[in-house]
Amino acid sequence: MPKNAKLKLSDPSIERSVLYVGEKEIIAASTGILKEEGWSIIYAPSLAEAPQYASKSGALVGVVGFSQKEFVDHAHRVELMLAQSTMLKWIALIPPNAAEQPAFRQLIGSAFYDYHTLPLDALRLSITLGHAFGMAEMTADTFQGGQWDLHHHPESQMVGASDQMQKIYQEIRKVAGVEAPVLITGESGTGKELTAQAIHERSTRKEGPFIAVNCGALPANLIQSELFGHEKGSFTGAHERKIGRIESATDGTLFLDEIGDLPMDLQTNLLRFLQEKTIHRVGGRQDIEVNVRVLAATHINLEAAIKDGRFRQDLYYRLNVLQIKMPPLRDRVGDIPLLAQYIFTRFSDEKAHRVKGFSEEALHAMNHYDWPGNIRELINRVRRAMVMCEKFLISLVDLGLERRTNSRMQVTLNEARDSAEASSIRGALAQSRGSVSMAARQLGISRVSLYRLMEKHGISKS
Ligand SMILES: Nc1ncnc2c1ncn2[C@@H]1O[C@H](COP(=O)(O)OP(=O)(O)OP(=O)(O)O)[C@@H](O)[C@H]1O
Repeated sequence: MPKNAKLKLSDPSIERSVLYVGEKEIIAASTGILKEEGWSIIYAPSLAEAPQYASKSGALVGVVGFSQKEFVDHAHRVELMLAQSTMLKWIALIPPNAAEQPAFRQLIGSAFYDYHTLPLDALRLSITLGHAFGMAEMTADTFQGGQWDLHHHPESQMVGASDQMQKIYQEIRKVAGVEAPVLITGESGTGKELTAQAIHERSTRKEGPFIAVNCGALPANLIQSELFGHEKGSFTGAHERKIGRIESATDGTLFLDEIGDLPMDLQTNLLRFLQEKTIHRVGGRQDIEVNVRVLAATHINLEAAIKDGRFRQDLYYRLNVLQIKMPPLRDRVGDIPLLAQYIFTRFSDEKAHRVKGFSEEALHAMNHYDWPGNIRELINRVRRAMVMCEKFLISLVDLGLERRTNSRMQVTLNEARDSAEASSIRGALAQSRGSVSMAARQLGISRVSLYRLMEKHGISKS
């Protein structure tokens, strides 16, 4: 991260807005300190008006003050309000015994970034606000006036803003400009076919056809004629001349998916085609010249297949002139919420009207899940959740991720704040080489607060 970006996040001289919903008395005594720490409070007059205030004010963080009598009984309305302003990170201020009520606990756990128990410690709230603000800023670029900017790239509909995907976009642009074959590798569901389409769409062949062939799905007895075509009467059942898939990709791009599944004899024919740029229909007498660019994809390790004698080495060299390696979804830091929101929008016709977005808990669970099926699995889970969800916000149960993440979530809710606080302080002190004033500035808090927090966490200067 550039140095000045970090300073921008934590510089207390820059005022940051917080939207507050709830009885003013709850935070009245803390407003002085919050102001000193650089927070400007915007008061929403009511729950119903909060979403409107949220989008008008441009605030990235919000606080809901729960008084014993009022909001605790109106969890449903609070949930609706949160659902209508999902671009904010929300923090709850809750009365001491409120967390004992299961419904209330569930609301706090699923829809809020964090919570503080009353009476309020303004300095601690300022730190939590700082973390929430930082997190919100990370994704704020993807919102425009409350709408997601879906990062639609000219290369087809590829969504993703991570460094890994920026690299892929660059590679796509580069390989699109040449004619050599490209081998696209990566786990299943990572977007290999989409990448092949993107290469085609950016190439000079974009007006020509894009023909995709799944080599693993073709029946062994038909594969030769499917790929190369056949002449009438060349075998029993060949009543008509058939143009094969390679030939039908003339002046365009042929995408051979699951190339590792191609039988050995077909590998030989394909190699001949790649070398000579001609094909021979089954039962045909002449060589037909075809102008086709070949892209291939595999989710298996072709080098291992070569060692096992299942794949021809010479064909591998021919196909692997250029290579693009698709990253697994779990490594694409920051892309999961973006993709989830994209899928939500793309399939919004299938959902019930009340479903407005994802709960914090669901986003957290998605970020921490391994996604063995990658984007295809994400699409399936989100679509299913959109149909199953009976509330305003999709939960981790709707996504079918509760068993995998629930126990971790409970620990996280109770411990995350402390450990995040401690690690931010350690990081700031290390960066400022033990200077408390500098570290405090960087963290966006006063020196006094920093000393207090260092004592609380048992952190020394060096
Ligand atoms: N970057 C992306 N943005 C949006 N959708 C994507 C992205 N990458 C993949 N998808 C979607 O995910 C699904 C799987 O992608 P695709 O079929 O390209 O993966 P694949 O790697 O070719 O899978 P397989 O190895 O199983 O053939 C498709 O519905 C595709 O549209």
